[in-house]
Amino acid sequence: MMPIISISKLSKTYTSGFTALRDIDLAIERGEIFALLGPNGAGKSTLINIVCGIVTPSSGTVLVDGHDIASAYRAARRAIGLVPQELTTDAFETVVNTVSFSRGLFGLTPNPAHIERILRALSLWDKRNSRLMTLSGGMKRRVLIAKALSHEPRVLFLDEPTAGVDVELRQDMWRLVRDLRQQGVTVILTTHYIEEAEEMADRIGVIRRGEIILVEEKAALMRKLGRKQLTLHLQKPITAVPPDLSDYELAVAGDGSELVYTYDTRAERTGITGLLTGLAAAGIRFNDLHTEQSSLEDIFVGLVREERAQA
Ligand SMILES: Nc1ncnc2c1ncn2[C@@H]1O[C@H](COP(=O)(O)OP(=O)(O)OP(=O)(O)O)[C@@H](O)[C@H]1O
Repeated sequence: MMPIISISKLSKTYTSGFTALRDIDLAIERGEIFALLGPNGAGKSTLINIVCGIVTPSSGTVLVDGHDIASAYRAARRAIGLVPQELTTDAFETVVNTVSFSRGLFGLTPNPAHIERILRALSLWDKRNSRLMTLSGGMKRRVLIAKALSHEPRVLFLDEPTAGVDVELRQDMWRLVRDLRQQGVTVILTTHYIEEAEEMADRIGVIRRGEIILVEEKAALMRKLGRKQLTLHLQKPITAVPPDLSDYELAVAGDGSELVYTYDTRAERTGITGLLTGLAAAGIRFNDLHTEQSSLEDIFVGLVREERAQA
């Protein structure tokens, strides 16, 4: 089947002369949840804005559900729901009117039953007659999603959906995204958070300095990313890892004052309990400990190094 979004040879150089995207090729499959990961300024918003017709590409083509965003803009745009990061609509308007109005913008006839379904799914039904200005930040976010879904899009773009939201809303969002996929909607989300991609995505694309450096099934990528380090600050320095603990991935650091254990957060057992018991048996005591997980930035560096090594 044809991908729901086909991006080929897409580049964007802003009028400032800055090239935000270089030669992007990407196919998004129907019904998948695709997470686009990347650090600040990597080009995520530029890419989404081009697909949604907000930014004009310098070169390349984008097809949305078979419609070219340049020559068949309206049809392409109608297939897309975009959830921006901020609400910019009339603060005095009510929830239900705002959402219904969004649908009207796409030239569709009113469908109160559909609007009700969305508002209920987003726990907004009780607030349907509230004015936007009276809503909490979390509720406003829900309104943004409701607006984006008002015209029954085939593809939903979520730009940083859970940046700065509380745990409850985050989980509601994740649930909603899964429900949407069940209904056949393709979801593309951008995020800085590995956890979010891990929780939701079927596939993950990593963008860095305007280039897609990797697209992979989540499971495969997570195996690479799921490493974490536990550092123990020892009471007395050691010179080597005790032989009894050689089964653990341990390294001596900090001139012998630290012991660093690397483990897989996704493994059934992290081995930490056994390690601590083993340390006690070996008479090694510690007065402090901390854990560290690679940041996205570190992972990028790792990935890029790996790519270079393979080249
Ligand atoms: N209108 C513009 N003119 C010039 N440069 C721009 C413009 N918009 C964005 N850029 C630059 O393009 C690069 C990519 O920006 P973009 O917003 O796409 O990144 P992003 O990955 O979405 O980042 P963030 O996570 O911070 O939103 C950045 O360096 C940004 O400064």
